[in-house]
Amino acid sequence: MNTPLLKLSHVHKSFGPIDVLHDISLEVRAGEVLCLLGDNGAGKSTLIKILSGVHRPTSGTLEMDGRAVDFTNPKAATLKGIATVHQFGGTFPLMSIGRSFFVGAEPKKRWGPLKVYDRKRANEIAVRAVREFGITRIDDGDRLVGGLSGGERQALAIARAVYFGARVLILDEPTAALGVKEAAHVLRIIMQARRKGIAVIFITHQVVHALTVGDHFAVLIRGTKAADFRKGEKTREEITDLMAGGEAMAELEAEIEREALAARPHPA
Ligand SMILES: Nc1ncnc2c1ncn2[C@@H]1O[C@H](COP(=O)(O)OP(=O)(O)OP(=O)(O)O)[C@@H](O)[C@H]1O
Repeated sequence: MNTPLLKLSHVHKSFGPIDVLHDISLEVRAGEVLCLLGDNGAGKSTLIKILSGVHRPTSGTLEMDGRAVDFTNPKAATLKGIATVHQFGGTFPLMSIGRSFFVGAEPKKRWGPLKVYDRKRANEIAVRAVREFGITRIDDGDRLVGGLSGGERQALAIARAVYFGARVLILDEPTAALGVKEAAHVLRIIMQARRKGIAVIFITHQVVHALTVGDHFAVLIRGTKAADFRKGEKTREEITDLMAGGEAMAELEAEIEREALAARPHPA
């Protein structure tokens, strides 16, 4: 099998006395979707921050293409092709689509002795990039990002990351705030990124979404990798149980039953 594009081995992270991640080993290959599942507080954000150069692991190693990497800052991770897209697309509502696509890297044209922002070119490239991901409703790069739907914003952010050379795309809860149709749209975009040979790390707590597009799954519970399996190896119920911690759900069921019993009218 080909070398993993990104590999973490035995990663630990603590903040002072607080242990947040313990012995996390994961890998993702080009053209593969790794779903990282976990309840609130499981350590997903901390893991993303390690992958994107915001935090350094306390111990453990990261490799890309089989070579050790050490991301000392987010720029170092970006330069290696790691791109993170956050829940709301991380875009600027009051900017145009073209502007927000190129923010910090605007194409320039000559205007007399000056070089000025080439709005037409920026708009054309941005609209084309988003269309490549199947979003055909966006045809005007002058439109404000704030007027786009949640799914369209995600598409814009993903298209932007891919245009700027992402090899590993980290999607942080991209479908969490979306309705069914919009979420389906974003899942389609994930499949498209996968087809382009990008390694996708899809962070979610929505098991159905993960199962739809994932090739490989890891479940984080209180900072530990509680399960690591491939498509078809576990059912939706098994995964949900794992994530919620089967005990917590059983406890809740028992509590509801007790309440229902107590609420029943007593025979006179
Ligand atoms: N800088 C920090 N200092 C101390 N503790 C931290 C720090 N960052 C995170 N933690 C703790 O680590 C644990 C995991 O947090 P993290 O944000 O990674 O979880 P998460 O899975 O992303 O949760 P959520 O889905 O709620 O965002 C939490 O208990 C959190 O309080």
